[in-house]
Amino acid sequence: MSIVIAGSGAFGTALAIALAGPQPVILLGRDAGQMTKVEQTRRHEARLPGATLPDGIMATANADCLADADIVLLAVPMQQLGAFLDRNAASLANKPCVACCKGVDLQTLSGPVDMIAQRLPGATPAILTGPSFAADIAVGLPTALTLACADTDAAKHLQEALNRPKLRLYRSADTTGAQLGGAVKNVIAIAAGACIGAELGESARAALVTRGFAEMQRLATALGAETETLMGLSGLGDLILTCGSPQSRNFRFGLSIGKRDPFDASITVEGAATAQALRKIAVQRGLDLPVLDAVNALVTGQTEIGAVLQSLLSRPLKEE
Ligand SMILES: NC(=O)C1=CN([C@@H]2O[C@H](COP(=O)(O)OP(=O)(O)OC[C@H]3O[C@@H](n4cnc5c(N)ncnc54)[C@H](OP(=O)(O)O)[C@@H]3O)[C@@H](O)[C@H]2O)C=CC1
Ligand SMILES: O=C(CO)COP(=O)(O)O
Repeated sequence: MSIVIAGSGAFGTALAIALAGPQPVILLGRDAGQMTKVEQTRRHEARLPGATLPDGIMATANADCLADADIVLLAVPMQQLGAFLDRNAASLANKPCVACCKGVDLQTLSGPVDMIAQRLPGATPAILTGPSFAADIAVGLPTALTLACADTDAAKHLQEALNRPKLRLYRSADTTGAQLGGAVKNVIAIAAGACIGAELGESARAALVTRGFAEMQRLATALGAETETLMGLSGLGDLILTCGSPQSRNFRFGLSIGKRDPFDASITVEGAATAQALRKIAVQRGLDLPVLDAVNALVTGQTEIGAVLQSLLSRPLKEE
């Protein structure tokens, strides 16, 4: 069984560390010099400082390895996924392709599973998602994730192939719910960070995250997801992790907005583009999503934190 992980960022590298063992794992990056360094030093200091890669991992920038893979994990950022799939369509055509990214594509308004299905009609699309900081996985801390795939047999096969003693996988057939939970929680994490950054307090954060979770459910069920998926690891579970920890880049981005501080644009913040994509979906579908809309307005510079607060607090009174 050959597993290739495409995308050698923090998450791809951490997954390689977790999965290597019973079978070899190939970590596919885009920068040949960097991959040679990772292969030789057994470390990836640029993306996952401090972690050591076991012998079972081969790091390469040669995408030919995709053709021989039994399972491909896609850990490239969401806004790069479409181009990656198109570039490697011939190699990926009939394979199980497991999205490991979180977000909604700004151009097509598709989540990662739908994007795989649209661009690779012969592939088996799946998603691995849930509360999991790369740094935790890399040092072997226990993690539980959702493995969602609409094909039940393929889902069972992937669950068995990718489960590890410290990486516990729960199976689901609801790919719509799993991909939307992971996408929306990043946007809510930006809101939570902004709330703390603006010194609005822990109580306000709890209210914002709870109302944001209601919006996650409203949006996802409108798009065909099952409510119980959103109550699980891929929705509520990841929301709790990401909105409560400064380890989250989305949360830290929100903090910087709340404090009116600059933020390093090279850091991967999936929630920024996804907030814009969700706004477009909300308009198309006529959905009322005030917290998600507020994050869109903040990340696109249409408004600032004080005005957002005023507008959220002055909404008409309604039932919970
Ligand atoms: N980090 C985490 O804790 C977790 C991350 N995720 C998800 O994993 C996905 C990847 O995030 P993460 O690994 O943290 O990101 P990082 O910021 O650590 O790394 C981004 C990676 O994407 C690569 N990349 C950027 N553009 C392209 C492209 N056009 N083609 C191919 N590769 C590209 C970069 O390559 P290079 O190194 O050469 O610049 C880099 O390896 C995101 O969707 C994120 O939400 C999910 C769970 C946990
Ligand atoms: O998705 C994550 C944890 O589950 C990582 O969150 P950040 O991308 O915000 O760091």
